Amino acid sequence: MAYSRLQKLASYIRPHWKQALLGIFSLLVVNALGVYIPLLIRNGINDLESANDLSPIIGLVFLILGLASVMWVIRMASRILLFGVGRQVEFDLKQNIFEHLLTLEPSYFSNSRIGDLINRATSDVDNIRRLLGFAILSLANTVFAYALTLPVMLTINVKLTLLSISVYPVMLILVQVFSDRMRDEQMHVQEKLSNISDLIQEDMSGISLIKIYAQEENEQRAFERYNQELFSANLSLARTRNILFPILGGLASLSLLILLAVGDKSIAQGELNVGDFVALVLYVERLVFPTALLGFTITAYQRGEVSIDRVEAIVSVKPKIHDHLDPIPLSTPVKGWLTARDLSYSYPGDKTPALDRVNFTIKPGEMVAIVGPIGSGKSTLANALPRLLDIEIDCIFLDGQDITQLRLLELRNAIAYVPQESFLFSTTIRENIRYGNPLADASEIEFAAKTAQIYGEILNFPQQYDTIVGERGITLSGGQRQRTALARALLVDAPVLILDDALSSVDNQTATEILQNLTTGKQRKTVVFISHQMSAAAKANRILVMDQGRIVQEGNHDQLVQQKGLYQSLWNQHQLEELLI
Ligand SMILES: Nc1ncnc2c1ncn2[C@@H]1O[C@H](COP(=O)(O)OP(=O)(O)OP(=O)(O)O)[C@@H](O)[C@H]1O
Repeated sequence: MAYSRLQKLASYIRPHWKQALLGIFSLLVVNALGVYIPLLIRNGINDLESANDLSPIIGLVFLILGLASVMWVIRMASRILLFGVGRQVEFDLKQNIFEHLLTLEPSYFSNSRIGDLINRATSDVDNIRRLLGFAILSLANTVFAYALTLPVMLTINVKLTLLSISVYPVMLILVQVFSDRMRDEQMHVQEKLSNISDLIQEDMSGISLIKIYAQEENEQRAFERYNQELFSANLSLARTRNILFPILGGLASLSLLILLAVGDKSIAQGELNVGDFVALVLYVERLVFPTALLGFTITAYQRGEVSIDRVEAIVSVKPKIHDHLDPIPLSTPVKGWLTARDLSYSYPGDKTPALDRVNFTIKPGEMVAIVGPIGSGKSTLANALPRLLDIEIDCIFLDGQDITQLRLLELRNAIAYVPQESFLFSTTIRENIRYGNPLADASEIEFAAKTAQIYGEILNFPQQYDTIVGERGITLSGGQRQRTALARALLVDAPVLILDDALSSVDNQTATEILQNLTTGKQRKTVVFISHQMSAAAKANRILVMDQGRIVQEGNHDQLVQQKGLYQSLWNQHQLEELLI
């Protein structure tokens, strides 16, 4: 195993080193007893040959029985301890992976295959558990068995010992030859498994699309192809194992055959007494099992090796967006001034910037609408404000403070953001609304629901706030989902609220009423309203018009509609659409 992987393995075990050490020590004791018992049997047989008296043998039988029982108990303890370490490492790793994933920026997940991530956090962690439980136990057992048994065998009879273990070097060479091939094949299997997880995950999320486009057969074929690839990868691995394992098992048994064949003659020639011969047979038998098991041990080991690499590939990803090393505290109370100075942003690999030297200032309590054609950079701007994108320093300021210098927690507590996709968790409406403020009481939840204009509909649901939505409950309409997501954002009571096309499924009248609720009364906020709904946007205090990543016009509706330019054409287009409806 490469040094770096061994280091990783050591770091997984480190928190549980006492338990691991105790488990290994127990194995040592078991093996020491295992070496001692054949010696007792040898002495018993020799005594019997010379004295023809059964009485000392009876005591010996009880002693052997006692020792074998102790051995059994300690072996059980060693298994519990070492398998326990595997389980604990599995728990730690799953926890670490999940916690690490939470630190990564959304773009990491847009560029990753979710099925593959799930596979790494489950199946690969499982392989590491087996490496730490079964493989280490088995390997330690084999090492102890050899290290303790061989010297005693040599003291009994050097020639017979060397003859009986003469096949072992062949075994080691075979293991060496096959091991790289099996590791590559194992890697292949894990990759194919990830493809399948990924396809299932994507197809289940996009099931409506598959049905609308009647693509069931195509998806079925794609699945069959992946399934076939996994099948072939598994088959090829199984083929290699099926060649190696029986050879190892056969060679291990061969050592016993050699001993029986040669030992027979040695006894006849008086070179060996029966007691020594029986002890040698028992010792070789002790070695046969761990040696024959070597194939399984190697498999578990290699699966674990491959999986360590796959898991480390996730946990070693450094978050691009993180707290400043020496963060500045955000001055409270937060007023909600938002300033952009020459803000530019290009998505990795894109030649044209999605945001190109954007400048604006938004005052506390002001409602600013951002409009523009599709792809003009509105969502990119919305994502940049709460630092969901890796923006440059000194480009965006909240109350005059550069947001890259602030603690992410403080920044995101000050900015509530409702994205285009209103994601709801599969839990009750109450839990969904108070997601960002789990301690909110009933009156606060009710106030947020009223402001988001979803209150009346919630009361009509079968179990009102206890109604479960999503996978395990009722399906909300697009508009209901959006307003529930808005209520959730309102409950965190942040001074700045960004709505990224978050009311697109809500009718114009309701959208306008919601916006009025947000910008009046004691809960007045700075609102950035990104929308294609021109009639709702027209009510904003100020409108920024974006095109190709730049702000090309700025003013209120009355001013902009008089000017020749993009806003006027967007407005005219909107009027035409209203007429046609
Ligand atoms: N994750 C991404 N990776 C690469 N390019 C992206 C990504 N997201 C957006 N873009 C590109 O950045 C530009 C601006 O996109 P953006 O989503 O900000 O536009 P938008 O004005 O919000 O559009 P819409 O009105 O359709 O929501 C587009 O050219 C888009 O293709």
